[in-house]
Amino acid sequence: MKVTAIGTGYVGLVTGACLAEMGNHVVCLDVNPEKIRILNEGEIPIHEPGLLEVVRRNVEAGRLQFTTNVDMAVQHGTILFIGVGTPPDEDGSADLQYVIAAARSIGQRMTDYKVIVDKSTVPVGTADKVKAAIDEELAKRGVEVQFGVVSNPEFLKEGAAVEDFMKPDRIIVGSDDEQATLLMRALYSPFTRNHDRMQVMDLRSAEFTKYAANAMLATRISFMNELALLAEKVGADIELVRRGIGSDPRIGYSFLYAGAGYGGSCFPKDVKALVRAAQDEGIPLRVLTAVEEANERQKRVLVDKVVTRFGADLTGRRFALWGLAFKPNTDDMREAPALVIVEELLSRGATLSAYDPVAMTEAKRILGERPGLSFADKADAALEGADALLLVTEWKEFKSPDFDGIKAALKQPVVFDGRNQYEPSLMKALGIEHHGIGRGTPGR
Ligand SMILES: NC(=O)C1=CN([C@@H]2O[C@H](COP(=O)(O)OP(=O)(O)OC[C@H]3O[C@@H](n4cnc5c(N)ncnc54)[C@H](O)[C@@H]3O)[C@@H](O)[C@H]2O)C=CC1
Ligand SMILES: O=C(O)[C@H]1O[C@H](OP(=O)(O)OP(=O)(O)OC[C@H]2O[C@@H](n3ccc(=O)[nH]c3=O)[C@H](O)[C@@H]2O)[C@H](O)[C@@H](O)[C@@H]1O
Repeated sequence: MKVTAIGTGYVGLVTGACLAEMGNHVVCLDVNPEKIRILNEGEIPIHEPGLLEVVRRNVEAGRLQFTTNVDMAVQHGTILFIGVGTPPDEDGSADLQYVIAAARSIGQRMTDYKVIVDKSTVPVGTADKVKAAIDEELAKRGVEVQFGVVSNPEFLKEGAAVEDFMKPDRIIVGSDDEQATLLMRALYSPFTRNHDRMQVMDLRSAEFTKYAANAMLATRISFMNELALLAEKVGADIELVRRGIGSDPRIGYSFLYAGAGYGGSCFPKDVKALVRAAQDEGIPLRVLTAVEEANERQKRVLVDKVVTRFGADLTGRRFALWGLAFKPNTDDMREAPALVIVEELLSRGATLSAYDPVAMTEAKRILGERPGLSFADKADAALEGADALLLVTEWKEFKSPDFDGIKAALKQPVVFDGRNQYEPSLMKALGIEHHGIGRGTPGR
């Protein structure tokens, strides 16, 4: 099939590349010429495991191309995915300007039947706005062209995006257009052949499903983070509690890890957008409001622990930071807890030496030149002469480090383990003062 992906970010690029992998002919369009230049030079503008290989393979096979040419891109696809950003507006609601601009650019050019697919995360009712924008553009041109609008929210995780797209748990398709539904079934059939994982529903329910999923996952994390705070006070270990409750299939093990707070481009913005949309309907979402508040507090938990240990004035203190990205296997720094931690520690007079296996370029771009902040080119180098190590992102290379080396490099062997990677009993045996999240069992 002929497919166009509008927006070549995490979602648009992965969608385009993975659909090309199944034999479709895909054009990826972006308004950012720099991204298209990088892609046309055989590189990708983001760090996403496995993606470069899929992109290169399909470009070579002639099934995948990148362009800033809107005319060509709109002309090409029978199915056009809109995968542009939906960042939070000032009031927390989703800013739809890029989605509507993309829809208008389609309406200004289309000459034959198209299926326009909202893949961006968009509030309930957006499909109607997309339809209206296209209708308006067609009316301006004085032409009548048939089209269907479909909601097909994306559930991939950064760092595992290709795998998630290729083996989806489910594919949600919101549609009230029979022809569009048929084409979506055909497009996704290679991904759902062994298990029919496509769920077709009405447009509004599909749009809502995406927010409900992210809100539920964020809720689980904030719930565990709050329980972790209590566990420390009452002398319980949240890791044992996690395993204890996760074994109940009604609860399950996933997304129950207490840590330094959730970040990324989606949980924070989607939780805010759902809370805001509900407010507009006069339905206050009290649980979700608390989920966000708890997360804001959680991003400061590691700093609170540092202050309890070293005092509020950190002048003259030096800390090593391991991990800057909002999660492992990505260079994405959007809403990363590390950003809050860096700001808070610097504002208290500390100096910092930070290391991340892939996100350092992005971190430097976002944080800029900051007095007191330096970047180390290796994990070990960050430790030299530091008063303590803060583990912020659980990259694999931090899971089993050389603990003797850590002890030797630090001024005193103190580790703030923001992702509960190290066993408190082992740390104790090694003579390392260990501060985890919610690890309150006495005597360990
Ligand atoms: N990042 C993720 O893991 C996931 C994101 N989503 C949702 O997907 C949407 C996109 O997210 P990301 O891919 O992370 O965004 P992104 O910010 O990485 O990429 C968006 C791209 O769209 C381009 N763009 C903007 N307006 C355009 C236009 N009119 N025509 C062509 N290109 C245009 C931008 O230049 C940018 O390259 C958001 O709504 C997000 O909530 C959904 C699931 C996963
Ligand atoms: O809508 C989106 O953009 C995506 O948002 C999340 O994916 P992502 O943000 O890439 O990453 P996650 O693995 O969900 O992690 C988000 C944050 O939660 C934190 N987290 C995750 C799991 C956990 O148990 N504890 C925890 O603190 C991570 O460290 C990270 O900061 C969802 O998992 C995807 O299904 C969804 O498509």
